[in-house]
Parts: sequence; C-alpha cells; structure tokens
Amino acid sequence: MAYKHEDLSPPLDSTSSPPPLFDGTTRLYVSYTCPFAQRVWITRNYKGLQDKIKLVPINLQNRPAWYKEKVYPENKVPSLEHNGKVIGESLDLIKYVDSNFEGPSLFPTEPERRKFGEELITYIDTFTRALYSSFKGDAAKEADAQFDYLENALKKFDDGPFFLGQFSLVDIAYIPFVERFQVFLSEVFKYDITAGRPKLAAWFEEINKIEAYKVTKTDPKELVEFYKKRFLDQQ
Ligand SMILES: N[C@@H](CCC(=O)N[C@@H](CS)C(=O)NCC(=O)O)C(=O)O
Repeated sequence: MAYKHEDLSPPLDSTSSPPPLFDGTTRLYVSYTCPFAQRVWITRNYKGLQDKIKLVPINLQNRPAWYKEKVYPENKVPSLEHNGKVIGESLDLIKYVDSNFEGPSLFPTEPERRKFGEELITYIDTFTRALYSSFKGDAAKEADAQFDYLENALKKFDDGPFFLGQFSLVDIAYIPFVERFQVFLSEVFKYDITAGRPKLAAWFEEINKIEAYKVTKTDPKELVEFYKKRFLDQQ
C-alpha cells in the first residue's frame, strides 16, 4: 500500500485554543521532537491510521494550559484521546494502538517471539539510561556494551532484518532512541554505532527505508545542539 502523505500542522502553544475535546475524534498528542511520542506516531503511520487518529502537535516549551487541565493531567506527551478517555505512556500506547485499531499487526503471535519481544521492550530503559549517563564519562565504552547487546539480539531470528524477524513494536520502541544516539555519538564522539556490527547496520538501513518512520525523524542539527546543552553543559 502506498504511503499516505500528510502535511504536518504547526504545534499548538499557550495562545492556541483547544480542539473540540471528546467529540468522538481520536487524537494523538505529540511533540514532533519527543522520542516517546515518536513511537506512537510511527505505529499510527505504519498501520495507515492517518485518517483515524488525528495528530495534535504541542509546543512543550510554551504549552497550552488546557493540555494539563483538560486533556492529560500528567502534562506529558504522548497521550491518546480515544473513546472518551485519555491514556498515556508510550510503551503502553504502542500496544494499545496495535491491538485496538485496524492495519497490519505489529506483534507476532508465536510465544517464543512474543517472550523475546517483551524482554527487549523491558530492557529499553536500561539501554537509554546507560547511554545518557555515559556522555560525561566513557561514552565509547558504554556504547560498545549497549550496541553489542542489540547486535546479539538481532541474531536471534534470522528470517528478516528486524528484532523479531519482521518489523514490530520492538523496532518501534528502540528506533527513536537509536536515531538520536547514532547522530550524537557520531557527531560528538566520532563513534559509529554500526562499525563491526553487521546486523545492526542492516537493521538501521532497513528501518530507514520505512516511510512511516522516515516522516517522523528529528532534525539532527537541532538534536546535537539540544543534547550538548542537556548532557554536556555546552552552549
Ligand atoms: N514515560 C513516558 C515519558 C514521556 C515524556 O517524558 N515525554 C516528555 C517529552 S519527550 C514530556 O512530555 N515532558 C514534559 C514534562 O515532563 O513536563 C512515556 O514513555 O510516554
């Protein structure tokens, strides 16, 4: 199926009025640069739900007060307005969107693949935390350990280039963070995450061909500036 192109609307800020909340429209609130929101955005795109789930971008730096007051008291993105409720947490949301909407299934049925998929999804917080906290220390050493872990995981099922063979929620959970680490490690530490890791190289190449993901990618220059300030205290 051809990928359906959509124009992205500008983020809503403190001067914007709220959408007509709870009118039966399903809305996915995101920030275009948030890796957690990106997971749900990719899932929605891959399942071809552009017309069923309306994307509502929020400017997190200048947030509309109604977002916390009327939509999501946690005041974070992503959140999903569906069937009169609002739910959050990206890892729960990708499963929710996969199970409750039409489109290709993004989690296998075979028990061994499901179990491995759950393990990899559980590991992701360890993966991201270890890398973020290494930026002020030995980033290359930690990157070696974390990307070797992914390289090994990619060896488990060899009937496709993805973690569970075919493209799944596991790839979607990791890619927003791998995208950012790839850019930052390469730019600041001259570290190539795919060097000596053929499985990871193939995974990264294949995922970068997926239109549903490509349209969600973050601007690398802005990312480097943002991460330098946030993790290295550099202006
Ligand atoms: N555990 C949450 C994390 C979401 C999150 O931290 N989102 C950030 C943007 S990337 C946010 O909304 N931050 C605003 C805030 O914490 O006030 C998830 O997986 O959805």
